[in-house]
Amino acid sequence: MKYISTRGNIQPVGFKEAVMMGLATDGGLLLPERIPAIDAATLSSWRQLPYRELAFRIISLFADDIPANDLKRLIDSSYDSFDHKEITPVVKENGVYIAELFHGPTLAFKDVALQFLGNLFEYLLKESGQKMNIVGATSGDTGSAAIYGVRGKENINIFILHPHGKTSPIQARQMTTVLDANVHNIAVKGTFDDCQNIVKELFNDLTFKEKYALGAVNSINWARVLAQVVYYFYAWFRVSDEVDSPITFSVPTGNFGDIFAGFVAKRMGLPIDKLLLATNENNILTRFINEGDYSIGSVVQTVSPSMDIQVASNFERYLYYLFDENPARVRDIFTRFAATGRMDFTDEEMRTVRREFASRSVNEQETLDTIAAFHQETGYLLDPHTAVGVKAALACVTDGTAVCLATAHPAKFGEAVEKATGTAPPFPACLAGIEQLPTRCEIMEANRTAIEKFIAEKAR
Ligand SMILES: Cc1ncc(COP(=O)(O)O)c(C=O)c1O
Ligand SMILES: N[C@@H](CCOP(=O)(O)O)C(=O)O
Repeated sequence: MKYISTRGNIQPVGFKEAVMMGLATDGGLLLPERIPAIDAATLSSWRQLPYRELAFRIISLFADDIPANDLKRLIDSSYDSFDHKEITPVVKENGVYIAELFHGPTLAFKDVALQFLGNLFEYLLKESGQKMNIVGATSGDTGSAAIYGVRGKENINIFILHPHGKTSPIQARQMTTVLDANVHNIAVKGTFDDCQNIVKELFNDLTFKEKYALGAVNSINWARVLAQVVYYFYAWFRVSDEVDSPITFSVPTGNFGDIFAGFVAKRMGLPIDKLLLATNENNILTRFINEGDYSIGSVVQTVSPSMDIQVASNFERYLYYLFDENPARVRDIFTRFAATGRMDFTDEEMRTVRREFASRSVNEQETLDTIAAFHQETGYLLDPHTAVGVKAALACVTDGTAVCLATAHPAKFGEAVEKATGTAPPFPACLAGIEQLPTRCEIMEANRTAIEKFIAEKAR
């Protein structure tokens, strides 16, 4: 399998090189040259596979330059740290299916891909004898999942930029209490979009990228999206065992990585009816789908802080397919967007979008009310991001079956959950004592030059 760029200006590369490249060197995002189609017989033969085996079947289609035994070992060990034998179990509460993606070590869906990516980096660096400096941006969850994926690993240094004071207190502590020498947290005085911009600028400076061997842990890295495709299949098998009606996945969305993984699963042939894109009040993607209006606004702070994002990086991957795999159109729309802050689409394109996606924006009160009502009726605690997806499903999926992705554990967002239910969620064992642990973190202005200097000083 070869990988190409959404901007069309790189020579195709293999999977291993795509993982190491992170952001494509022409500023675009990497995609497989073709998405493999899964026929009905293969799909049915995968139905009973345990999670790790299913992950191997799917990932090996895209990662054919890694020997099968090595890939299997990497995948198997990536899920040893999960506290549920099914890895991503599906539960049913009040008629709503919930795919629990938060059973990894940092209690968010990011662990599913980042435990794998950490192992993959370690394997590839051992093979090449190189070192890597990971630079990533987080609105709260990618950061700790990436840090846990690579802490203490040889030949890897990690720099994570998060918006200062804008994550939940537990999210910040999950990052800054990791004191391993290879871990560097930077709290940026700005928004997640500022952090992501700086990271992209550093990757686009090809001299800096090469000199410091930068590695990407954000969903700009294709391996992130790939590992997330697996749980769509896994959940679909569990739910389609029980129902005949069309299945819609409701996906709380920020950077468009998770829902893009669903789009890939659908394109591979998984019978998904619609992808329901659920946003909080940062609703640029909902405006796009429902009104054809993709115009940038300013970031609003919400009780679902991991989705406080305006510019979703993986949207570019989707646009590549919307534009019939035409990189010139992708380049053109991003050039205009940089100048005007908006994108324009034809009526035909918007019809295509609405065949694949539906969308709902969920406000603060609705999010809190959903947590409260769900808890009262079922005893089940939703985290605020999951609540956004559940509310969108309850409002939009009137015909058919909804599977809501539960992207984080409620204990990460204690304040919001307490506000909704009147009681703080119980702490799982992995968070015990976290509020008392010492922390290390550099607070910096949203200034690329200063951050670049900091990374250059600490890089190894
Ligand atoms: C808990 C949680 N839910 C949902 C999202 C949105 O996922 P994505 O950015 O892949 O759209 C994020 C962060 O990205 C998250 O941390
Ligand atoms: N919500 C994310 C934002 C970064 O998204 P990514 O999927 O591109 O890593 C976070 O929690 O950091």
